[in-house]
Amino acid sequence: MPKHVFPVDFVWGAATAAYQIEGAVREDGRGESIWDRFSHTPGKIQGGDTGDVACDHYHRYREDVALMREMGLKGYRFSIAWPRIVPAGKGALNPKGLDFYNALVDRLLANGITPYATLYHWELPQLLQDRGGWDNRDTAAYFAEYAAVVFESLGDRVRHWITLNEPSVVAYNGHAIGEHAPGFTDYALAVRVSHHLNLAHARAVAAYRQLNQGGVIGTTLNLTSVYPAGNAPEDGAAARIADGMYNRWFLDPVLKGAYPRDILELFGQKLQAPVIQAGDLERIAAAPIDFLGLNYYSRLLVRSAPSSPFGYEAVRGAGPCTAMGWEIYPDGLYDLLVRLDRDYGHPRLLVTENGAAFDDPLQAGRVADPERIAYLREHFLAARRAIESGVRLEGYFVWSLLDNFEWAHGYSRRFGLIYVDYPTQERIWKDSARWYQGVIRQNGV
Ligand SMILES: N#[N+]C[C@@H]1[C@@H](O)[C@H](O)[C@@H](O)[C@@H]2O[C@H]12
Repeated sequence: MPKHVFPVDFVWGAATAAYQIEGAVREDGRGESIWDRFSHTPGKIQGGDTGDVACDHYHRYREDVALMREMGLKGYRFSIAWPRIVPAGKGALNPKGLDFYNALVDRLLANGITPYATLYHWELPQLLQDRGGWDNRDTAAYFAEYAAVVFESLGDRVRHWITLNEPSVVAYNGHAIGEHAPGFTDYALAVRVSHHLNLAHARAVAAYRQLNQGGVIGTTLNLTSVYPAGNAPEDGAAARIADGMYNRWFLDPVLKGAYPRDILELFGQKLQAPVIQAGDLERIAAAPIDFLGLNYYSRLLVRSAPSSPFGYEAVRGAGPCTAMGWEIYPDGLYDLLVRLDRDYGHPRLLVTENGAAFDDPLQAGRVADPERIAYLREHFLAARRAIESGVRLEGYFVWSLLDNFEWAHGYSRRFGLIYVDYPTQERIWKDSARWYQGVIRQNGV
C-alpha cells in the first residue's frame, strides 16, 4: 500500500511530441516543417541527427499504444504535426494526415487511454516560415484555421486540447538564441513572436468554443520557480525580473488577459516593444482556458548582473544534476504549483511534462535507471504535497514515454521510460517503466 495516495481520478500519463517520435517525414503527404529544414542544416543538431526516422512511431503506433496499455497509462499526451494536416500551412488539407491521428485516437480509446492532444509542438510548416513565420501576424490566423480542421476531425473523441507547447521556448530558443528552429538570434523578434503566439492561442481557443464540442482546452507553459541566489536586495529584484520574463510574460496573458506591466515597460525600454495592435489584448482576454498545463524540469537561481541585458544572470544550483545539466530540485515543483494556485485564481492544473535524462546504459538487455526512479518519486511527492495544500492538480504526464529526438541534442539524451534501440527500433522497458507501472496501479508512491 503506498504511503502517499493520489486522488482517485488522478490522470497518470506520459507525453511525446510528433517530430520527436514519428519519423516518416516525407510520407503520406506530410509537408516540410521548420524542424526538417533546421535538422538538415549542418551544425545545428548534435551528431547531425534528424527526426527523419526518430522512433518510427508513424508506423509503430499500434505497438506503442500496446506498451501504454501494459504500463496502465490513464492518459497519453501527444502532438499533432501541422504539416501532416495542412502541408503548406494554410489551404489544402492532407486526408492521410488526418487518417493517422484518427487511427491513433481510436486505438488509444480502444485501450482505455484518454488522448490529450497538443496542436503545436514546434512544427511550423516551412512554407509559412518562408512568409515570416511567427513574426507574421497572419500565422496566428492560419494556426486557428488548422486547429479548427483538427477539432472537427477529432473533437468527438478528443476532449482534452492543448493549443501550444512552451511558447517561451518557441520564442526564445528559436528566435533569440538560435538554438532551435528557425534559428534566429534577435531578442526583439522573440518578443514579437511571443505576442503572435499568444494571439494564435487565443484564436484557437475561440475556434474551439465556437464548435461547442464540450471538451476542455488549455495551453502548456514551461514554468519554473525563480529564487535569488543571495540575500542582497538586488538579487531579489533580479529574481523578480527573471520571474517576469520567464513565467509572468506567458502566464498573465492567458490567465489574466494582460501582459505584466513591469515586463512590458522593460521590453519597451530594451527592445522594440511587441507589436500589440488594438483589440489584441481583448482577444486574448476573451479566450479563457479551462486548465493550465505546466512543464517543470528544474528551478532557476539568479543573481543581479547589471552588465547583463536584463540585469540578471543564472547561477548554477548546488544540487545533483541530470544529463541535461539541470539541477534536480523537486521543491521547486511544489513552490510553483502553490504559487500558481495562489496568484492565478486556483486554476485546474496538469503537469504536462516532468522527467529527466540520464545516461541509461543498456547492459545485458536491461536498463537500470535508479536516478530516474528517484527523480520521479521526489517530484511525485512534491506534487502530492501541493494537492494536500489545496492545489487543483488533476494529472501528471511523465516526459517521456520513449527515448526520442531531443531537439538540438539529437538522440544523445534519453528521457524515456522506455529505451529505444534506434538501429533496431526495439523498445526496452527501463526499470523506471516497471516502477511507474506500479505507481499507476497503486495510485501513489
Ligand atoms: N529538453 N527537454 C525535454 C523536453 C523536450 O523534449 C520537450 O519537447 C519540450 O516540450 C520540453 O523541453 C522539454
